[in-house]
Amino acid sequence: MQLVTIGLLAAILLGFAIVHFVKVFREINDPNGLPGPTQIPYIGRIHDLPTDFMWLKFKEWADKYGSAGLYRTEMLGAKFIIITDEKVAEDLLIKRAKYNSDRPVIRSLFDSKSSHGSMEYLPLMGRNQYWARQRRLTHAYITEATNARYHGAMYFEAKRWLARLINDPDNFQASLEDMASKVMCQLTWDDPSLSEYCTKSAWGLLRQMSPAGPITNVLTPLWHLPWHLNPWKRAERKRHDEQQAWWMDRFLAVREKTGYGEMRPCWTRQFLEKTSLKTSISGDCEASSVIGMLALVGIFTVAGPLSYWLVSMVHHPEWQAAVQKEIDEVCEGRLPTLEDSPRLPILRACIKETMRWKPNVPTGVAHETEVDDVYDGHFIPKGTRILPLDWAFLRNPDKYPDPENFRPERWLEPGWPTFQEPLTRYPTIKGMSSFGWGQRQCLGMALTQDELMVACGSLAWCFNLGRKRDPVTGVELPVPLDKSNSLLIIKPDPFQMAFEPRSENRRREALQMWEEADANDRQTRAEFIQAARQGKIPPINRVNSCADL
Ligand code: HEM
Repeated sequence: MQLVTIGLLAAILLGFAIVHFVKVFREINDPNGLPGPTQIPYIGRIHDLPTDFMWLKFKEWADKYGSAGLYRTEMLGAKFIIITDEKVAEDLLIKRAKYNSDRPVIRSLFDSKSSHGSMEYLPLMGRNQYWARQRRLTHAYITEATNARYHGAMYFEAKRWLARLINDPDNFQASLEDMASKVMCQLTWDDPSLSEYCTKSAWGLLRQMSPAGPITNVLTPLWHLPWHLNPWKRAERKRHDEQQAWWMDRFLAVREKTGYGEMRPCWTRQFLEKTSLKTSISGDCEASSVIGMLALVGIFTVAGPLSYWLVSMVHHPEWQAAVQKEIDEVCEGRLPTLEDSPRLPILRACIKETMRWKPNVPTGVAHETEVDDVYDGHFIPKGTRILPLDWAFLRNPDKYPDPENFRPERWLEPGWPTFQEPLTRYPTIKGMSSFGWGQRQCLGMALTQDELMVACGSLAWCFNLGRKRDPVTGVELPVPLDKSNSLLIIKPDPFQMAFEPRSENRRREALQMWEEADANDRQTRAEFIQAARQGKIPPINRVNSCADL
C-alpha cells in the first residue's frame, strides 16, 4: 500500500514537473517573440555554445535567425540579444543609450559592476556614478596626451622594438606585447621598465573576465560554493589583491617622487598635481585603480591588431610591397612619423582591413538593458544582455563584399561601398564598429590609430616580413589564419615567421637609431633629476592622500 502511495505521489510530481517544463518551454520559445535557437528551460543554449571561438557559433545562429538584424538566446537564465546588423546596434545602443548602456555582472570578479563601490575596472562598471567620473577623467587624460610626449613614447618604443626584432626575432610575440605595454607604462608612470609585470597583470584580468576564462563565468552557480570548497574564488582573491596592491604601490611611488619634484610628466603626476584638487575621484584607492586600469587596457587591445598585422603582411606580400613603396616614396628613406599619415593611405587601409578581417574583440562587449523595452514589436525585458557581434558586422557582404578575404582596396578605390574621400583623411579606424557603441564607446581609438601607424609603419620601413623556413628541412613554416585564443580580446596562437631587414644599411640604421634614442633618454632623465635636485623644478605644494578622504 505504501509503495502504491509513493508511486502515485511520484507520478503526480512528475506530471507537475512535465507540465511546468512544457509551460516554461512555450514561454521562452514564444513564436511571436524574437527569433533564435530553440531554448531549453533553465539552461537555454549553454549545452551547445562552445567557450572556444564562441563568435563563430553566434555567427552561425545569426545566419539562421538574424535576418532582422538581431536574435535572442539564453544561458542559465541570463537573457541575451545578439545584434548582427549595424543599423540595429545604432537603434539600440546609440539612440536608446540612455537605458541600454549598463554592463552585465562578470561572475568571476568581485563586484565587477562596482555596484558595491569597489570602483576598480572602468570598462566593466555598471552605468553608475563611478563609471561616469572615471570615464570623464580617462577621456580627458587620453585626449590631453595627444601632445609631443605621447607620440614621443610611441616613436621611442617602436625604435626599441625594431632593435629587439633584429637581435632576437624569434621572440617577436613577447617583444610586440612588451612594446605596447611599455608605451602604456611610460604614459601612466613614466616607467617602461614596469611593462613585464603590467602585461602579466593585464593577462590575469583578461582571463578572469572572459567567458573562456574560469569555468565560473559559464557555470555561474559554482562561484557561490563555500570558500573552502571554492578554488576559483580563492584564486581570484589572490589575483585581485595583488593587482590592487601593485597599482597602489605605483601610485605612491609617483607621489613620493612628485613630492621631491623628481617626477617627469605622466598621467599619475597629472592626477596628483592637478586633477586631485578638483575631481570627484574619492581618493588614492580609486585614483590608483582608474589610472592602473588605463595602463592595462591599452596592452592587448593594441597588441592584438599588431599581431594580426604580421599575419596579414605574411599572407599578402603584394600589399606589404605596396606599403613599403608608399613609405619609401613619401618618407624618402626615413622612418615614417604621424605627420606623414595624410600621405600614407595604403598603410592606413592595410591597418583598417587587418582590423576588419581579423577583429580582436570578435564577440563585441555586452551592454545590459536597464528598463523593459519594445523594439520593432518585440519585448526586451530589463536585464537583457545585448551583444553587438562585431564578427557579424564586419562580415556583412553588402557593406564588405568578399568579406572572408583581405582586400585593402575596399578603402582605397571608388566603387567599393566603404570607399570614402579624401584619402588624406580616410580610411581611419576611428569610429569602426570594433570600438563599440554609444555611451560605452571605446576611449582609446585615437591612441590605437596612432600607435598602429607608428608600429606598422616602422616595421614596413625596416623589414621584409615573411615565412620562416625550418632550419633542417628548409620547408616553409605555416602562419595559421584561424588559430587564436578565445578570450574577450583575442590574439593569434604562437607561430613562427621571419623578420629580414630590408638591407644591411637599414639594419645598421635601425640599431643606431635605437642606440641614440636610448642614450638620449638616459641623459634626459638624468638631467631632469639633476635639475630637480638643484631646485630648478618647483615641487608640488599639495598631494592627495587617503587622509584627505
Ligand atoms: C584595437 C584596439 C581596441 C579595440 C578593438 C577596443 C575595443 C573596445 C570595445 C569594444 C569597448 C566596449 C565598447 C562598448 O561597450 O560598446 C571598449 C571600451 C573601452 N576601451 Fe577600448 N579598444 C581598443 C583600444 C583601446 C585602448 C588603446 C584604450 C586606452 C588606452 C582603450 C580604452 C577603453 C576604455 C577605457 C573603455 C571603456 C569605456 C566604457 O566602458 O565607458 N581601448 N574598447
